Amino acid sequence: MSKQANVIAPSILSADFARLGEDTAKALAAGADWVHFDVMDNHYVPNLTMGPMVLKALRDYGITAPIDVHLMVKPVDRIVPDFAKAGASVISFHPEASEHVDRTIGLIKDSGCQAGLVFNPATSLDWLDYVMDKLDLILLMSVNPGFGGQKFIPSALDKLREVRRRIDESGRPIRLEIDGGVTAANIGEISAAGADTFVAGSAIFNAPDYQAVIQAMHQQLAAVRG
Ligand SMILES: O=C(CO)[C@@H](O)[C@H](O)COP(=O)(O)O
Repeated sequence: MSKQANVIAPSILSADFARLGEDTAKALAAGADWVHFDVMDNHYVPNLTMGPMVLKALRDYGITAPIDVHLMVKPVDRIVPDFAKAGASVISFHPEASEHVDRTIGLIKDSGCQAGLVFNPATSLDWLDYVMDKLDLILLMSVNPGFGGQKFIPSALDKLREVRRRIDESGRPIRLEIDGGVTAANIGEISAAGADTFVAGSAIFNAPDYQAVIQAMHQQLAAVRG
């Protein structure tokens, strides 16, 4: 199984919250493919962000692109149906934040969304052993979760290579997503290590020209793919 088509997913954690609909639409018009929606609860991670009402507001505003929800919350299950109803496309969660990982994956899929599992930089990949056949996406964190604007942790590259090997061996069309410190300067190396789905927050939203950054990212990705 080869890689899925490249996807660039701006993390709206770094968008202008006072103009969230407009800023999200601007990133999509600039060439982004998905919207990455970071949900933080001030419990599992030390920050507090957005819930299902904000996601629904984006849908009501007219955002039709896939919305990729990254739950950094504990407990996980009781909020899943609300995000599905609000219009989430993919819902990913951290295995150590769920009481029953297999049940949470089933809950996400029964809600009509694709399911992803997220690994912090120091979280073991052992969690994959029994659920790989049920996942649509694996998200590797290349920073410790909680904040945008951090530096990419290089050990994520080896982890990407290992997960890419496991995905290829599985023969299933599982997306391999990377999140944290992704820029136009390192996206090529990250892609070469096996990622096909790239979350970037500050690199896009802190730039004066979103289109120039997204174009530069796509150029680097095209060079890797030959
Ligand atoms: O989930 C998180 C942080 O917990 C990420 O999605 C960040 O928001 C990525 O931001 P940058 O590192 O690209 O600025």
